[in-house]
This record gives sequence, C-alpha cells and structure tokens, in this order.
Amino acid sequence: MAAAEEVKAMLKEAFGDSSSESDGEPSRGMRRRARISDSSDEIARPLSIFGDSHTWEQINEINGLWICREFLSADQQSSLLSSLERDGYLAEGSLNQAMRFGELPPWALELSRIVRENILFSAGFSESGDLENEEECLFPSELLWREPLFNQLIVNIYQPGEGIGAHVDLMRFEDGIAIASLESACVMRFSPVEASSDSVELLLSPGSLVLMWGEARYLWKHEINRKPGFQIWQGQEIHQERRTSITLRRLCPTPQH
Ligand SMILES: O=C(O)CCC(=O)C(=O)O
Ligand SMILES: [Fe+2]
Repeated sequence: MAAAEEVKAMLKEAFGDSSSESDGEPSRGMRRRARISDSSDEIARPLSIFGDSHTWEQINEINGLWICREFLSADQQSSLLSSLERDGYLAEGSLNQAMRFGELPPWALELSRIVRENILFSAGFSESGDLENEEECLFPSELLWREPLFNQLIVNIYQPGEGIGAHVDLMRFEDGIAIASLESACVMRFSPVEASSDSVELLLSPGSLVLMWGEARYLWKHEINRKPGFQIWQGQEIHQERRTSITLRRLCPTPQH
C-alpha cells in the first residue's frame, strides 16, 4: 500500500531500521503459559518521539496474538480511568459491560490513535498486506490503514471473582481487535476452537495492550476465569481487585448473522 510505504520510509529515515523476530518453534505442554519472544533487542522496540520504548511480545503458540505490556503509562491509565468515571462507566450499580457504536468518545479516539501510531513505530506491520510473513507481523496493513481503525468499543468492568466465559468475538466484527487492560491484573486463557492443541495463558497486566487478529481472533477462544483458585500466575494466586478493560473493534460493513 502506497500510504504505508510512504510512512514506513519516513519513519525509517527519521529513526533508522528496526526489526521484529520470533524465537523459534513453540514447544507443547499441558496448559502452557504463553511463551513470548525473549525481551531482547531483536523484538519490536521502536524509538518513539515521545521517549517511550514500547516492546511488543509475540505469543508464539498463537499466530496473530501480541501483547505490549507497557503500552499505557501510569498517567495514561489514570486519565483513561478518569474519563470512564466521568462518562459514568464506573458508577456504583452501573452495568458491568457497556458498548458503544459509531463515533467513539474522544478518549477512545485517542486510544485508537496511539494504537495505530505505536504499531507504525514498531514497524511490525506487514507492508504488502499479504500474510506470507505472518509469524512476524504485528498487525496486517489492510487492518492498520482502514478508516476508522475502530468504531465500536466495549468497556468491561469486573469485580473480584467476575470474569468472561470462553468465546470467539462475534462475526459481526471485523478482524483486528485491541484490548487495553486497567486496574487489576488477570490471566486470560486461550483455547483452540477445535480442540487439537493445549490452551495458552497470558498475563494481562494493567496498562497492557493485546492485539488479536487472524488465527488468534478466529481460531482461538479467550476467557477470563476469576473464580477463586483459577487466577494463578507463576504459582501464585493473583490478588484480585476491580479490573476494567477497553476492547476496540470494527463492525463489519453489513450485519452478519
Ligand atoms: O476483558 C477483557 O480483557 C476481554 C473482553 C472480551 O473478550 C470481550 O469483551 O469480548
Ligand atoms: Fe472477547
């Protein structure tokens, strides 16, 4: 795509080259914890004009699943929470899931903007849009350049003990989903739609952003089980407080049933 090439060239000129590599074949084990690429210099570590260094980790067992653990600074997390508070999402007794379609509120537009910008600066998108190099692609260009990038938002608020059952996001949404996590950390578990391989667990820490596309979006279910005894990470039960997540997606142009 011409626009993608132009921006890439511009970024390359300004910041030099960067690369993204995975670290080989995944090994299989029962209920493995997500094996992520080693946090070495090889993985996407963009230079940003904002001074942040964002590291994207690829979940090796699941194509199209990436996490950036320090996507949102502490200030950005508080400011998002204040916006949610101000807009009534967090009010006592309010629903624990709120959806919004069409024009997104300013804070969600800003979040979308930094998602795109961050992916661009990570230079990990597939320029051609073909998925030949699928393992190394952070986000395919045809998804990254669609306008708007996202037009639907869900805010999920989970009290301790509350989670979300195993599901594949509805087909009325296009490919390419982003999930920002706020407040309490949790373990998200991925299991294949066709039970031919083991499930994979991923720690969603506050401030992290998950990108889900392709196989991760269509061929794997995701769930969060926060019942006592299920939120175990590295042998320790995670202390649970309220967790809030913001999911950004794009509706398919025509409704599908
Ligand atoms: O809360 C999350 O992190 C995931 C939410 C989710 O999967 C959904 O709303 O479809
Ligand atoms: Fe989901």
